[in-house]
Amino acid sequence: MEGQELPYVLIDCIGGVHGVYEDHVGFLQKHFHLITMKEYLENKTLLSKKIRAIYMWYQKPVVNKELLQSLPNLRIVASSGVGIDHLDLNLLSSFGVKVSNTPFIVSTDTADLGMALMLASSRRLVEGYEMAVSPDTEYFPADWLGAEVSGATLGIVGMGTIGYKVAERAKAFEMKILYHNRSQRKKEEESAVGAVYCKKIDDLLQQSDFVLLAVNLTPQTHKLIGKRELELMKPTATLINISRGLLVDQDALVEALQNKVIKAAALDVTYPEPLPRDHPLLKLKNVIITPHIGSATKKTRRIMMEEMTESIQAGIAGLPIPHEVLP
Ligand SMILES: O=CC(=O)O
Repeated sequence: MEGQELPYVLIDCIGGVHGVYEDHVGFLQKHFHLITMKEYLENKTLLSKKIRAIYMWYQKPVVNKELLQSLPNLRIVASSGVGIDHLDLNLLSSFGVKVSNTPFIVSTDTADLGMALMLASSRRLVEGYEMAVSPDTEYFPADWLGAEVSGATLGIVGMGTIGYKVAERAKAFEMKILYHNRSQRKKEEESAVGAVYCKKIDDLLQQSDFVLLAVNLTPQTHKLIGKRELELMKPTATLINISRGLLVDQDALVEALQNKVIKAAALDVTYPEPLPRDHPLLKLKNVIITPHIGSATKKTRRIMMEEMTESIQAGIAGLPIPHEVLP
């Protein structure tokens, strides 16, 4: 409204990995008065009472007790993406602060990326590219062969929206689909993609050619895949992770890959991110890594930003928040 001050919203920064995208700034500034963390820290006394919301893009700014104590009028933290493992929901609730995420919009792209990783790893796209552009190597050595995806068995751990979308895609590749989930999907959902429920994750691990992790990170799923689980997998199997690095015991994974306990890994997520440049995972030929780009398409990122805007507006107005995350 004319003359009315726009609500103050705290962001990490503009640009960079955790910053507001340059081409989202114009839209956001029509609705909010954006304050970067740097501006906030330099002008705490003036700004702390004004800030009503935090726009948290890829887990930044970090919201801890100290920050919450300094923002008495904070109403909502709008977090990008689906995972909320970086937020202490009980702490936020104790400050009367609501939380939202953008769960559904990220699922299609993330499922696409899961397929891309599976195909790239099995058909050795990265090595193939290196071979094709290198002036030194033999073009196509006889022992250089990939593994087929079509007809192989895919084990999906976590059959939420993303896991199910992976199954829909895998069906088109004529894959045999197993899944493990807290609860079994409805019969008609299972038969629509031809997925078979494994109550025990061990059964899925033993039978799958590709094991794809699409489960949320919680205290129960922390390091869900460790030495024991990797040893249950086939020596010809590939582990794909499109969820969170901490679902996997990374030291055990390195060991398993070095000792050929499993064939390969394709990871969009690790811990930390990025990995230190001398990390053993970066030296292994049977690993491909992408920099946490599950939802990284132009359209999806734009919609995420718009959904976060709506949630912030609702949170400040005290209206029902789209995609509110309850403690
Ligand atoms: O990591 C991405 C997400 O949680 O959406």
